[in-house]
Amino acid sequence: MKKINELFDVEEDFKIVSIHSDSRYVGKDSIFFCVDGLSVDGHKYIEDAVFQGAKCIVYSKPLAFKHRHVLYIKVDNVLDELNRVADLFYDHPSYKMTMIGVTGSSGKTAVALMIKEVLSHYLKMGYIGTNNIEYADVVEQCPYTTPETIFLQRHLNDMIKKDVKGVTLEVSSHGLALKRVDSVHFDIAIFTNVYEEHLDFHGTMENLMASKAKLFSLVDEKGYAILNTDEVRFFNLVKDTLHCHLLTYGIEHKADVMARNIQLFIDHSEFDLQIHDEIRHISVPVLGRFNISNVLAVITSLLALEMPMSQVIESIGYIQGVDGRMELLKHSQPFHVIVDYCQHAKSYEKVFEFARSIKTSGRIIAVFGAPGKKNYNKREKIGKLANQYCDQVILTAEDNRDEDIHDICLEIQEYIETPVSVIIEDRRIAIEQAIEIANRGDIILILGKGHEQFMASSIGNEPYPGDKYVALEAINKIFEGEDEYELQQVY
Ligand SMILES: CC(=O)N[C@H]1[C@@H](OP(=O)(O)OP(=O)(O)OC[C@H]2O[C@@H](n3ccc(=O)[nH]c3=O)[C@H](O)[C@@H]2O)O[C@H](CO)[C@@H](O)[C@@H]1O[C@H](C)C(=O)N[C@@H](C)C(=O)N[C@H](CCC(=O)O)C(=O)O
Repeated sequence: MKKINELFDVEEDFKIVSIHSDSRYVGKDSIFFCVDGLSVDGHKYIEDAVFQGAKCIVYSKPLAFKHRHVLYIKVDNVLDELNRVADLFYDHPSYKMTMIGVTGSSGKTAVALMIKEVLSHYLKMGYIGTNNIEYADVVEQCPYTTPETIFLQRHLNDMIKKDVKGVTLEVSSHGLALKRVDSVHFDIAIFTNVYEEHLDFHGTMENLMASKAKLFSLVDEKGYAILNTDEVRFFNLVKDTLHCHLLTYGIEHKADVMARNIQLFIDHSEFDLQIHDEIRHISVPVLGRFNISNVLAVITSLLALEMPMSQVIESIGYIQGVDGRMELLKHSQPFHVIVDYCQHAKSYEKVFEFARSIKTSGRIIAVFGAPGKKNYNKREKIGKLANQYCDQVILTAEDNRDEDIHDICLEIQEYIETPVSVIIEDRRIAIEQAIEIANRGDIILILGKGHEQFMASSIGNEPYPGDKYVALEAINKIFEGEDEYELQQVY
């Protein structure tokens, strides 16, 4: 709780119990910030907010009517003011913990969760991102990859109360463009990569990259920017604008932290890790070349935290794969099943390339669909990629929202000419079918949903057990009682 004159330069001194930017959640003795959104304008909801107990309205546009006994504060930019006040209301929580932000088109979740996992061996850590909000005894679904300012600052404040010392935060380009993290004080900011994505929102690649670049302007001058030298365009855009320290990682291009002589296996990866002039051979339980980049980002963040080399090496031993991200399912059948979240066409390409590089016999059987009501041009791209890399394709439901599942699948199928493809609308049956037809040496790729346990349909999010559980249940059902094979026998 704060007094209004602690938050604004005003005479009044009434108490403020909560702050809000959504009228639907406004409570007694609160402030309501009128955010002019992309589809609706928060100024429309002043009546509702006052009715529900708002004592102060922060606004930027002319108002036709003002309630008596309510304090109206006009500002130039409501979102800027919202950031300032949220940080103050919650006692500057991000200044009291080590804040590590991760941005990029893919790899945000993997990097953020791997760092959290590793540092949890030394510190009480929190994580906020696509997979959840996790700290102390709290595990909550996160409404966005990067939550809105008030929600975010409230959780950071709660972390302080629960003695959390460090946080990894996924920072989306939407979150940056919509000023969700403007009041967060970052100690380390990490960039993974940038693909052509969300152009419906950002308009151009330049805008998209400028959004991601903004994260690095939020880093403390004693902090670190961690950049991927293999992402040449972004590296060149940002490197000379930094006002903090810089550390780099890369595979193809020279960097402070590098991976050489990479060897990919179905259940782990090995490479020579080069940190400046020191080289060590390491093995990590993550799959795919793109995940080696993610591991390098994690290792570089440990250097930015000024860990001694012996501890960095110890920490590498704590790296684990992430739920639903290139996750190889553990079972005893003579084929492999990998579940991956795979949001962008580029990610499909990388997963398919991995499967191709690892496969010595057998087929690549892919199960996927495409989400409804967004990223329409992804359908053609993933259809073409499946055509190029897969032997069999089962097209299925994947968050169809208001669109017809069969129509979405047909749009993808149009580009699949060589592999056998079939549409099975029910994702559970599609996965069972893939398991049913799998032979020795096959790799089944179940893509697009990762860890998620819901399906976005026309009536909202419907419960769905999750790809991993559906696949393992199908294996149990189909192969119950059969002889078990050891994994090593497969290849
Ligand atoms: C495209 C986009 O990001 N839109 C965001 C944007 O919406 P908007 O500008 O249209 O705002 P709005 O919902 O119409 O409302 C404007 C204001 O009025 C308020 N309001 C609204 C209704 C009401 O009854 N009362 C009320 O007070 C709202 O709380 C808000 O403050 O501002 C809203 C408030 O900040 C966000 O909720 C909304 O996120 C939408 C729901 C969303 O789905 N965003 C996704 C795309 C997103 O952010 N994704 C990224 C990850 C992307 C990725 O990497 O894959 C993420 O970080 O999750």
